[in-house]
Amino acid sequence: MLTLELVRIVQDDFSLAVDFTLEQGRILALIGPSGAGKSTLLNVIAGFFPPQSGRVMWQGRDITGQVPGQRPIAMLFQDNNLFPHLSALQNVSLGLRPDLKLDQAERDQVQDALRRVGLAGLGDRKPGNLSGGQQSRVALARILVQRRPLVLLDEPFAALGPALKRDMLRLVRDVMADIGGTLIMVSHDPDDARMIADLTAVVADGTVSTPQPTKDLFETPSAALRAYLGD
Ligand SMILES: Nc1ncnc2c1ncn2[C@@H]1O[C@H](COP(=O)(O)OP(=O)(O)OP(=O)(O)O)[C@@H](O)[C@H]1O
Repeated sequence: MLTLELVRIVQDDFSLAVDFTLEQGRILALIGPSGAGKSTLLNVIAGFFPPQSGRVMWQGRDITGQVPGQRPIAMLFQDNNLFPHLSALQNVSLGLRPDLKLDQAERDQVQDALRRVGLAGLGDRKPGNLSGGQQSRVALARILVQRRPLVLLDEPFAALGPALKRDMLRLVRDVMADIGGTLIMVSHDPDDARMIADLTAVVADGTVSTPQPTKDLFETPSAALRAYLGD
C-alpha cells in the first residue's frame, strides 16, 4: 500500500498538496492540465525530488528519506531510458544486474521477459535498429525482470500511434497482473485511463483529487475534470 500523507510539493512559485492511499495491485491514472504537477508528483514518489513536508509511506514504512535506488519502485519514462550502445537483451539485463554479469537462471529470466513482450529473437538488436513500439517493449521487459511492486509510468507511449498504444497499455496491464504490482500512470488521454486504470485522480489547481473509480469519475466529472476535458 502506498500512502502520500499530507505531502506538500513546492518548486519556486508552484505548489501541490497530495494526500491519498493506494492499495496494492491497483492501477491509478493521473490526468490533468499541462504544468499541473503530474510528473513532479511521480518524481516525489520515486525519490528524485523531495517534498517540502509530509511523508511518502510504502507498506506502512516511511520511505521519504530513501534515495531512488532504495525504493521499491521502477519507473518508465517517455524516452524509455534505453542505452543505445547496448543490445535489447543487455538493456533488459541491466534491470537485474548493473554489471551485466548474469548467471544462467537470470539469463533465462531475461529471455522469458523478452518473449513475454513479443521480442523473442530480437534480443541482439540495438535500440536504434528497433521501432518505437519495440523499444517500449524492451523498456517494459526491463520492468518485468525488476519485479518492483510499484511501477511509475510518465506518458511512456505518447509517441506511439493509437493501435500500438492500446497494445502497449494492455501489455502493461498484463505485466502488472503478473507482478501483482501497483501502477501509477500519467496520461493526457482520458481513454488511457478508461482502458486500464481502476482508479483515476485529477491533478489540477494545486491539489490531487482523491483517487476514484475511473468509470464513476468520468460519469460525474468534477469542475476540474470538466475544465480539463473542455466540456
Ligand atoms: N526544475 C524545476 N524548477 C522549477 N519549477 C519547475 C521545475 N520543473 C517543473 N517545474 C514547474 O513545476 C510545475 C509542474 O510541472 P510538471 O512537469 O510536474 O507538470 P505536468 O503536470 O507533468 O505537466 P505536463 O503535462 O505538461 O507534462 C510547472 O509549473 C513547472 O513549470
